[in-house]
Amino acid sequence: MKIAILPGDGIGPEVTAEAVAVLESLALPGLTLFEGDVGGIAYKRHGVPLPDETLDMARAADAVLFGAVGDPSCDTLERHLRPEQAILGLRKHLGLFANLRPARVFAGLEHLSPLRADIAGGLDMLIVRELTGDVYFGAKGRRVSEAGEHEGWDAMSYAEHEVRRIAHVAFRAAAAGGHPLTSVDKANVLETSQLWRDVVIEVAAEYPDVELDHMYVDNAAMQVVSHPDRFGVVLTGNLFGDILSDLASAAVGSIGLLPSASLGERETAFGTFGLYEPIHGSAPDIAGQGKANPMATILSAAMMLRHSFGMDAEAARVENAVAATLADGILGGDLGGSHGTAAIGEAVRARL
Ligand SMILES: NC(=O)c1ccc[n+]([C@@H]2O[C@H](COP(=O)([O-])OP(=O)(O)OC[C@H]3O[C@@H](n4cnc5c(N)ncnc54)[C@H](O)[C@@H]3O)[C@@H](O)[C@H]2O)c1
Ligand SMILES: CC(C)[C@H](C(=O)O)[C@@H](O)C(=O)O
Ligand SMILES: [Mg+2]
Repeated sequence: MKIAILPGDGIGPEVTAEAVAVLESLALPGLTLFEGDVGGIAYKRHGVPLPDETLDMARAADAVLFGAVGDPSCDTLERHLRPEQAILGLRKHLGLFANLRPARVFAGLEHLSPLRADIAGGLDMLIVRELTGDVYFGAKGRRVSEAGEHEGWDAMSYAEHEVRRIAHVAFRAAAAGGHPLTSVDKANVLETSQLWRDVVIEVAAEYPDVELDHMYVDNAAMQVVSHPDRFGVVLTGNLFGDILSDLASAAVGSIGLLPSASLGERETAFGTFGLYEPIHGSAPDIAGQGKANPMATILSAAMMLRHSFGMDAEAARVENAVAATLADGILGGDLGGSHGTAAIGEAVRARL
């Protein structure tokens, strides 16, 4: 089992180190780790945010553990050189179209949520975010209008096959867990969304047991914090999924708690090839201070054990250790506590 470790920028290396330590303390037989440069650090060392060696390393691995990319000193570079292009490039080149972002309030940890405990208790949703299409990957540019004004433009589009394959992922997840499925779009305004809705309705015919509803994204944002219990599986596009998952993380308590799995169609000898990363970024405001919450990355490693290595029991072991650590009040500053990254990681390992 080969894992490519791509720590990246800012707090990326800090949180990745704790997740790697958790994986190592499980003493899994036959585990080999490789580390590569990605993001701003890769740009500084190699002149590009996603060097060929890094992409090759990811391709040769059975799974990728990714920290975060983003560096304020790179924000004025030409777009193709910016750190964020590394994660977008990895997703695209590796065909990782299905991004799973589970958001749940662990039982007994309702107090970590800024929501009222009776509302927070109902938050247990899986956001299934399409990851390789939408306005993220459309043509974009600058132009000058006839009036001489500068304009920026980005093309949003989805092809039927892109919607169909992510819809199947979401319907399968909903069917397996007996959950309702909410497809989130903006079909009242966007043609891209109307196509999305039409295709989802078509796919629904293959899953007669799944209860499907459609919701506009603005309403969905409101319901995530007012009635999170209405959601089981949430199926949505790249841009809306990005925004809704940060919102869901805040409702859980902190962005430092939400993991993700990015999957495609490639199967390895052990499971489905995937890239695993926290949903947060490089957090330049707290980088280098040992303050970052590593839970999202540790939980991402648990998702890796489940999806890429078929190790459900080990994944649950890690998740239970995270829940126990939080229940014992070992919290970072993001959750009102005073524990640092290393102390939190150590506490999780002690509870494995
Ligand atoms: N997948 C990725 O690599 C990814 C994801 C999001 C943002 N980014 C990049 O990261 C950089 C910073 O972006 P941003 O500030 O908008 O978002 P961010 O997620 O990095 O940070 C948002 C806020 O949440 C806090 N935060 C984030 N993760 C935390 C953690 N683990 N523990 C405690 N607090 C945490 C930060 O301190 C900050 O106040 C940008 O360059 C952005 O493009 C990268
Ligand atoms: C860094 C950025 C490209 C990325 C995204 O928008 O997908 C991030 O916000 C995320 O949620 O993984
Ligand atoms: Mg995001």
